[in-house]
Amino acid sequence: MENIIEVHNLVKSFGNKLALKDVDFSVRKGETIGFLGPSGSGKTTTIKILTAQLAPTAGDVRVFGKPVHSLKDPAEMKRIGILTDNSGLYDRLTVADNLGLYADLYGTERKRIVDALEMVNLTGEEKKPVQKLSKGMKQRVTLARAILHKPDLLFLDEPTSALDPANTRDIHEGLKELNRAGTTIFLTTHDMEEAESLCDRVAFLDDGEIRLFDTPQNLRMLQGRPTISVLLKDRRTVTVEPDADGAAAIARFMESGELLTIHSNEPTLGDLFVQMTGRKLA
Ligand SMILES: Nc1ncnc2c1ncn2[C@@H]1O[C@H](COP(=O)(O)OP(=O)(O)OP(=O)(O)O)[C@@H](O)[C@H]1O
Repeated sequence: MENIIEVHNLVKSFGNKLALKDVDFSVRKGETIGFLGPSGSGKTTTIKILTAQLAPTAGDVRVFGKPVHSLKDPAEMKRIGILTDNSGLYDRLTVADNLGLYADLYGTERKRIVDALEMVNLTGEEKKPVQKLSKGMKQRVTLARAILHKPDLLFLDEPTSALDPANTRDIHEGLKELNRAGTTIFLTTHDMEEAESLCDRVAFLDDGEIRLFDTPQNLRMLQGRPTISVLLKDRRTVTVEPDADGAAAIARFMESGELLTIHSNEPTLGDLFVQMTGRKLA
């Protein structure tokens, strides 16, 4: 399958600080890829390099098969959408006028604004000036702007960091729909649930290095089989291994009528991240 992004031996330093150390990865057309890592691990730096906002110190970075600096060409720029912390919204203009400016810039029909606002749950807020919006609403306007022109490739730097759970869920649904319609998505997050819910493959980024890069399912398998916890009627919790002894113990609790609930202790990507790096995600 065609690679939309190819990165080889990418290094980025800021003075003495090595923000990215020999990073290698590729993204296939149609994938949703997540870079998961704690604050300062190099997520934003990666996105800025992939969107030609920062030059790499060394290495080969290709987007759509061409060196990344060709993204400065407006025709290529129109194929990508970007959401970063730098909103670039005009505070005094309304939501609709902000998006209208971008629709004109991208040569997109203005009626797309309606769909984009619906996806980010901002229908009805079109006439509000941006300065009167909450932080989360502004984040949703910038997301609407990033998807307005139905880009082939969408970069999202922590897309739901300022959002409540209900909006996060709706935006995840919208992103899945966009991906099904053909948009390749590259996102950064320190929210492992977001990575699991959205991503075909996830990279663990730690101190400027990719430690692991695989499907969420394969990553979870690295931790071995999950244990099983049994809650008893006297509120005791008993944890057993998923083997014959464990099965016999569970059978005994069932026969004696002591058993209340059973659940499998599936490891999360967050658990694995801590195990691999000794660092927490947030
Ligand atoms: N312009 C800059 N000048 C100097 N150092 C920088 C600059 N930008 C980033 N860094 C450093 O590079 C490292 C990676 O930063 P980056 O912003 O990519 O991390 P991040 O994973 O996106 O973190 P966060 O989740 O907090 O946004 C950090 O140590 C940061 O201090």
